[in-house]
Amino acid sequence: MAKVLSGAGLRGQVAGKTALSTVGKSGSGLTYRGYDVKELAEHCEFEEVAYLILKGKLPNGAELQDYKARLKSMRGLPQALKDVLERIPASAHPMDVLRTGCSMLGNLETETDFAQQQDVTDRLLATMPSMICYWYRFSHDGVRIDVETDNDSIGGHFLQMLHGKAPRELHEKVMHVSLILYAEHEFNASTFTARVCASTLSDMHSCITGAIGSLRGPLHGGANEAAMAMIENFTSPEHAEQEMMGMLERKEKIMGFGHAIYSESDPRNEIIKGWSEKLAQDVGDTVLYPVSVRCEEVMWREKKLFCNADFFHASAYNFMGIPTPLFTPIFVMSRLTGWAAHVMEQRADNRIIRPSAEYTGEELRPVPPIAERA
Ligand SMILES: CC(=O)SCCNC(=O)CCNC(=O)[C@H](O)C(C)(C)COP(=O)(O)OP(=O)(O)OC[C@H]1O[C@@H](n2cnc3c(N)ncnc32)[C@H](O)[C@@H]1OP(=O)(O)O
Ligand SMILES: O=C([O-])CC(=O)C(=O)O
Repeated sequence: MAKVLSGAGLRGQVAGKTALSTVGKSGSGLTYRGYDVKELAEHCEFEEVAYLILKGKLPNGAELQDYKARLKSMRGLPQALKDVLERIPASAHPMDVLRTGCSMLGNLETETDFAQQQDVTDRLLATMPSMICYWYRFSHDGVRIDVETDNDSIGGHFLQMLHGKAPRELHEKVMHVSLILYAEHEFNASTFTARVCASTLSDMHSCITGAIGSLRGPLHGGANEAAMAMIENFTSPEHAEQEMMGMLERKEKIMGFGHAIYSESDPRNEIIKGWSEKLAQDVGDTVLYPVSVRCEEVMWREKKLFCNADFFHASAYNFMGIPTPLFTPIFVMSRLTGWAAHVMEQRADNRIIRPSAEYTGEELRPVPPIAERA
């Protein structure tokens, strides 16, 4: 059954056109340029999907090889950007670091013509993992890492920089899946931010910087971190159930559940849940995965609320040894493709986005002289 889409938050209003994805068109499905995300996650590498979203077609073997080699060659950070990253304290939120890093790159390598948009996007795709890992390792471990590893995938490169060693095949595969699942999602809040910015004919770095700010919040991308913060406190499924019931009674929002568009399930959940289970077996987990499953059961039983893409990402990333504050930055490394493609789409058929407001303030009145004001 389709969700009733009306009310506040522009819900259900068509705010523009896109050829990039469909969300919940048949109640629960997700497609990128006509391909089901389930098939893409099963058969593709993230770079294939990035190519599809940004350039309009799935690459053939030679195109994929060239694209990966090109992205790999663009990973280096300018010294001025490294200097800025080194000045950001370890206590900063990594999403704020990426927001600053993206903005700084815009000062150093400004997009001066829309003809550069694909190159600017490739450069951002190649450098986001470098930025976040350079800052993280410098501020936490005091090391200046080499951001040009020999790993040829974005997810593998990220893990290699983070952990200082080549990632295991299983982990690299999960990173491909995760980045594919997060890549694109129609007019969600961060993408809409990017499109509004693009509609003023602003530059790509400004659009992406704004989108990072919107993704950061716990009602959007920040939910994967918030879900982790919750489940790591639960010591058993029974404990999880007890705590969840209390939260529901107190009418608290439970992060990682519910969705603005999907009505019965988020198609990304069963995919990442399956990988989380594999990772749980791999690390011999007996707590976090069963706790997560119990949370899912309680929320469905009590509220008919289902896990969105974020919930099982929390345990999956945790099993791969990724620190919780880096969860949402991984979302950025992926969603960058969707944001940039939407910016390009907006530019190709633009009218400034400028809705109207329903005024609820005072009627017209005279300005009283200052001596007469209360
Ligand atoms: C990748 C992503 O960005 S996915 C989204 C990630 N965000 C989260 O996980 C945050 C938690 N979830 C939420 O806050 C919401 O479900 C959102 C923001 C995703 C969608 O918001 P909306 O479209 O306004 O939700 P919706 O209209 O379905 O809410 C219906 C009711 O369910 C409640 N509800 C929805 N989600 C939750 C939740 N996670 N926990 C508790 N109650 C919830 C709402 O408060 C609302 O109750 P009300 O009618 O008494 O006010
Ligand atoms: O579509 C939304 O509102 C949020 C979401 O799931 C996403 O951006 O991936």
